[in-house]
Amino acid sequence: MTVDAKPVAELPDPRDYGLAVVGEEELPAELTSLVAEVRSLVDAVAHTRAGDEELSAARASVAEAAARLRGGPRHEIGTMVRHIRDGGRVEYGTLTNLVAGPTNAAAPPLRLDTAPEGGLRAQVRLNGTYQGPPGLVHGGWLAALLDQALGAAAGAEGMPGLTAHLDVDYRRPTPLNTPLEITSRVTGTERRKVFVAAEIRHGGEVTAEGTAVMVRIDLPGEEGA
Ligand SMILES: CCCCCCCC/C=C\CCCCCCCC(=O)SCCNC(=O)CCNC(=O)[C@H](O)C(C)(C)COP(=O)(O)OP(=O)(O)OC[C@H]1O[C@@H](n2cnc3c(N)ncnc32)[C@H](O)[C@@H]1OP(=O)(O)O
Repeated sequence: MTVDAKPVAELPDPRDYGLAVVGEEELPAELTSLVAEVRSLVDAVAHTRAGDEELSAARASVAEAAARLRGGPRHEIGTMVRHIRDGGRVEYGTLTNLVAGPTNAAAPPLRLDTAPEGGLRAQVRLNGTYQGPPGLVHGGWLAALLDQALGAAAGAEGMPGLTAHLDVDYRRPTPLNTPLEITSRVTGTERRKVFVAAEIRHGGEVTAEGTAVMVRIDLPGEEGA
C-alpha cells in the first residue's frame, strides 16, 4: 500500500530541530571500551555467587568509578549520534537510546545495516541480563528490539517518526546467549503514516514478529504537510 508517499529525499538533520549531534567516530575509544566493560559488569553482577568480602570490595570499586564519572562534562539529554553505516549510509539515533545507543551500557547494542534484499538487518546476542522466563529473552525486550528495528527502517528511508501503534506476535521461545537475526522494512506509506514490519529469527525460524505504524515527524517548515 503506497498512497500519497512522501519519503524525504535527504535525511533530516537533527540540528534543524535544535538537537545536538555527535559523530560516532568522535566518541573516544576509551569511552566505548568503558561502556563494553560496564555491560560485562552488569552481567557479572547479575550472576555472581561471590562472598561478602568480594562483594563489598567490588561495590567500593564501582562506587569509586561512578564518582569519577558523575562530576565530569556530560552530553545533554536528547543528543543525537551520527553513524556512517555500510555503503556510506548516514543514520541518526539518540546517543543513549535504550536499544541502540553506543554510550548506553543497558543497550545490547543493536547495529542495523542495510540488507541486500532491502530494508535493514542486524545480528545480536543477548546475555542473561535480558532474561524473562528461565533461559529465554524477556518478551518486553523483544518488543523493544522490534520497535527499534521498525523505527530505524522508516528512518533509513528518510522518514523518521514516532511509533503510534505496535503489534507483536511471539511465535516461539527466543533463547538467550545465541545469535539472533533481526530484519525490518517499510511496507507502505499513507500521508504521514509509515507502515513497517520486522522479525526476530533464531536458527532461521521466526521467534517474534511485529508490525507498526510510525507517524513521520514534520520537518521544519512543512507542518501539516
Ligand atoms: C527529532 C529529529 C530527529 C531527526 C532524525 C531522527 C532519526 C531517527 C531515525 C531512526 C531511529 C529511530 C528508532 C526509534 C525507535 C523507537 C521508537 C519509539 O520508541 S517512539 C516512542 C513511543 N511513541 C510515542 O511516544 C508516540 C506518542 N504519540 C504521539 O506523539 C502522537 O500520537 C503521534 C505523533 C504518533 C501522532 O500524533 P499527531 O498529532 O502528530 O498526528 P495524528 O493526526 O494524530 O495522526 C497522524 C496519522 O496517524 C494515524 N494514527 C495516529 N495514532 C495512531 C495509532 N495509534 N494507530 C494507528 N494510526 C494512528 C492517524 O489516524 C493519522 O492518520 P491519517 O493520516 O488521518 O490516516
